[in-house]
Amino acid sequence: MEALPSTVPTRQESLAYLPSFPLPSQPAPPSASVLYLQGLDQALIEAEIVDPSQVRKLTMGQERDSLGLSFKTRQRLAQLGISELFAVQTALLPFLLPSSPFSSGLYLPHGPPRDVCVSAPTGSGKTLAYVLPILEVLSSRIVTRLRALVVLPTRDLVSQVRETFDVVCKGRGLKIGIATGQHSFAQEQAQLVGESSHRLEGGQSKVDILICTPGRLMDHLHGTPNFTLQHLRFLIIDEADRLVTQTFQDWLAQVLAATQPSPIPPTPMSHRRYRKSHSMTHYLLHGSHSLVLFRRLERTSKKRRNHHARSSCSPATLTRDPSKIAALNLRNTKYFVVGDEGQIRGGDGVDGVVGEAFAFPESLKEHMIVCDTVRKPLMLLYLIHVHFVVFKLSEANLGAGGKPQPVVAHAYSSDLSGGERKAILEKFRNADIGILVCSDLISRGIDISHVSHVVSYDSPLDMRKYVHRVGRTARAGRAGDAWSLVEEQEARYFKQMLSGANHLNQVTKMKVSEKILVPFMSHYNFALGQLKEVYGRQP
Ligand SMILES: Nc1ncnc2c1ncn2[C@@H]1O[C@H](COP(=O)(O)OP(=O)(O)OP(=O)(O)O)[C@@H](O)[C@H]1O
Repeated sequence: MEALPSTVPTRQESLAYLPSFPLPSQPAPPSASVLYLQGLDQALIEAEIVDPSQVRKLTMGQERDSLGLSFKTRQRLAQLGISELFAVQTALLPFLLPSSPFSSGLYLPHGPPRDVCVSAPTGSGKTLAYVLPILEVLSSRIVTRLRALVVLPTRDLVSQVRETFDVVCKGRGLKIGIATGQHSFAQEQAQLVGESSHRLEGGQSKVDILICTPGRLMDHLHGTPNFTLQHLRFLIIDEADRLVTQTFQDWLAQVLAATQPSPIPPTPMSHRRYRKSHSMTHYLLHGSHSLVLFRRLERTSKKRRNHHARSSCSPATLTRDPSKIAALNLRNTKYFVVGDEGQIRGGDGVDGVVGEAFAFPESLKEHMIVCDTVRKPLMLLYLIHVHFVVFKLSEANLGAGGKPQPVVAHAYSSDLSGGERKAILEKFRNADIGILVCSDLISRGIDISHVSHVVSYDSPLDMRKYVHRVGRTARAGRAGDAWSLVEEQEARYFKQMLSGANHLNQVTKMKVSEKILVPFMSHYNFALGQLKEVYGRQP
């Protein structure tokens, strides 16, 4: 037994051994960049920045080039006058196309395809970036099944994307359909499915690729027998930031659910069928590869041992609102952002990717004119005469006698029927109409290559509207000018909006003196007089 200490410590000596507690102190607050990134998808933070100058010349040598494009496709592109691929296409093709032509149908269970989300400037070629992989993967198909679905917000965009598919896929045997509600439901049904009198296992499709608006897609999902999304390999949700905010009928959740196999109740009779169907679906969904909004998102999901993937693309504005991205239910997403790395990774290194980054074409020149409200029509007249037409007359604008042809202007808005809008756009494309006076209906996605000037007669209320409006010009590397007519009382807000997006310095402020406007006064007053006469008439 241990001996007791000979002396017992005094009360003071024993207290001396008690630990002294540290004084309370405040933990250091997290840095702004840490707070900024909280709750965000790591994949978004690790986005791949693609240099816009990363174009690739198309070569005709081998059967399949280093991007994965077949000879036939390159030949077709060459016929269309496309000699190089733009940055967004160069970055996405190797990612979306299987490395070997023999693996195009299947993804391994441990390596299913990833979702893809892309943000690239307006007019940078995002459409072709998803059309080409779909063409390459589906053109080897044997049976027609609905394998690629492209969802767009408007009929006009559906028609435009259909034209791109038609032109690029010409001669490759793929069947392309659209569903927008422009034709009767029965007509559309007859174009989409071959058999609707009785239910066929696995559905039945007359098209390989369907381009549609979400509303009509829902109608077919619920009301067209044998219409199924179970064989989808590509789901593209173009203009995704706009579409995901449309909660209409919860369409996105329903589409995603419809890409899953439907289970058959395990009765003794159906057991064999269930296993068969399950393995078949497993096989088909295994290889599924769908593109979802954002102009390029590719994802995989795992459910009941079935794997499927989709990719999505984003428009010029990539939404970073976590709740919107969560609605897409993306898995293992790969983000591509086309733009200057220095600008995107500026600030704390993440701003441009995680915050809302706005991408502008490099060939775009932007201007703003601050003026009195009543002066706006006069400013427009000045722009048309000085900057657009009169002083820039080309041979084409001169009539037979060398006289300038009158410039035709036309209105374009949702007040017109679909057919009328299509006809007007066609005339505008063919330069039979020189000036299109339009609403924001046309401000997103519409591609008319020769548009050289865009005027925002009423200044846009937010940066997204601005970036899409100005993006109707300076497409595919061409030059273009965007003009914003800003009323004096709006100027402060407009400038704040631009500087909030770190873009104020890119917009030149233009002063138009009274002297310059004098020659237009007589025309202006004459037009005002005519207006008075028109509106003054009795109905
Ligand atoms: N590799 C290429 N070479 C030449 N022209 C191309 C190429 N790729 C696309 N284009 C053309 O560039 C134009 C713009 O393409 P697209 O409409 O796909 O742009 P976008 O990125 O979708 O624009 P937005 O964001 O405004 O919808 C189209 O006229 C298209 O034909």
